Amino acid sequence: MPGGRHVAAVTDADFDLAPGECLALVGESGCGKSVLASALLGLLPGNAEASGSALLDGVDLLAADERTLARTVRGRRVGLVPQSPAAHLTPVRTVRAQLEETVRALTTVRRGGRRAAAEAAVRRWGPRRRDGRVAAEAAVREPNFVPRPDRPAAAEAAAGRAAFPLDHLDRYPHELSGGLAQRAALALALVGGAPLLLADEPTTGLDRDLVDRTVDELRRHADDGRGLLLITHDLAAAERIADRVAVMYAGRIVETADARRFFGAPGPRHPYARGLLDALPDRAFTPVPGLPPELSALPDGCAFAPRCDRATDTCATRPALRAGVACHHAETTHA
Ligand SMILES: Nc1ncnc2c1ncn2[C@@H]1O[C@H](COP(=O)(O)OP(=O)(O)OP(=O)(O)O)[C@@H](O)[C@H]1O
Ligand code: NI
Repeated sequence: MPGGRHVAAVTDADFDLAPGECLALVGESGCGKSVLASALLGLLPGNAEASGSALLDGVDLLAADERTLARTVRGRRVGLVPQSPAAHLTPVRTVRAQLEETVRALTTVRRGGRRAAAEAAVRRWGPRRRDGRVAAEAAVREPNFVPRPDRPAAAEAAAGRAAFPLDHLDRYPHELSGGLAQRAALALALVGGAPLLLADEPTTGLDRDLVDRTVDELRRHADDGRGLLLITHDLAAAERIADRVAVMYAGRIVETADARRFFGAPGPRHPYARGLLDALPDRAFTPVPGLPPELSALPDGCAFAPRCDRATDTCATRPALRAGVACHHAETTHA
C-alpha cells in the first residue's frame, strides 16, 4: 500500500479439500475470504504478495505462471462464482452469448481427445448419450465431450442447473436483477465442470427457496466427485450442504470442524465461532460485541482477544491452530 503500509489480508491459511467434499468458509466481512479465493486463481491485485503453496492435482496454483493459469486452471480446473457477478459479466453481450462462448472456449478438444472424452461420458452416463437431452447433460458435465451443434444445448442446460430462466438468456447484464446476475454467474461457473469450484457468496440477494435450490445444485457438483469451497455469510446455507466448516477471523483460519458437530453438538470450539452462531436470529440473536481489528495493524497476540470474554494474559501470545482450533481457551471436544 502507499507509504509502505502492509495489509495482512490472509495469513497462514492452511486447509485441505477432498474430491466430493464441500468446505464452507465463513467469517465476518473483511476477514479475507475473497482474497483467499483470488489467490487460488492468480487473480490478486498487482500490489499483492503471496507465498506458500496451494496444490490442486499436483499443480501449485500459487507458483503457476499466467499462461498456465489462463490455459489450464481458470474455468477448467477451478471454476469461480465471483462475489460481485454483475461486475464480472460482460456488459455488451447477452447471457446466452457469454455462456456459449464459455462452452466453446472450454471444449476445444485436443487431437485424439474427443474419442476418449466420449468414452468417458458413456462410462458415466451410459450409451444413451446420443439422446439430445442426455447429450446436453453430458455436455455440461463432461466438457471435452460437447459436440459442436450441442453447444447451445449445453449453455441452456447450465442455465437450467443454475435456475436461470431460459426466456431471459437473451438479455444483457444491465437488464438483470441482482439475483438473476447471480444465477448467470453460477451457470458460467458450472459450465466447465471444473474439479474445484470456488463459490464466493453465491446466494447473495436470493430468496430463501432460491438459496436452497442454488446450494443444492452446488452440493450436486460436490456429489459428482468435485471439490466445493463455499464462501458464505449464510450459515443456514452452510449448514445445509457443508461437510466441514472453516472459520476465518482477521485473515486467519481460527477453527476447522466437521459441519455436523459445528452446527449441532458439541458446537464450535472457538469463542468467535460460538459468537457467530449465537448471533443468528434463530439462536440467541446476540451479536459479537466490538469490531474486528484493522488488518494493517494486527496485534501480536490473539486478534480476537479484545472482543473475547474469556481472554486472559496468555492471549498476548498468538495461539497456533492445533487440532482444528486456534485459541488458548477453546471448548474441549469432549464436553
Ligand atoms: N486491493 C486491495 N488493497 C488493499 N487491501 C485490500 C485489497 N483487497 C482487499 N483488501 C483488504 O483485504 C481484507 C480482506 O478482504 P476480503 O475481500 O477478502 O474480505 P471478505 O472476507 O471476502 O469480506 P466480505 O465478506 O465483505 O466479502 C479487507 O480488509 C480488505 O480491505
Ligand atoms: Ni468477500
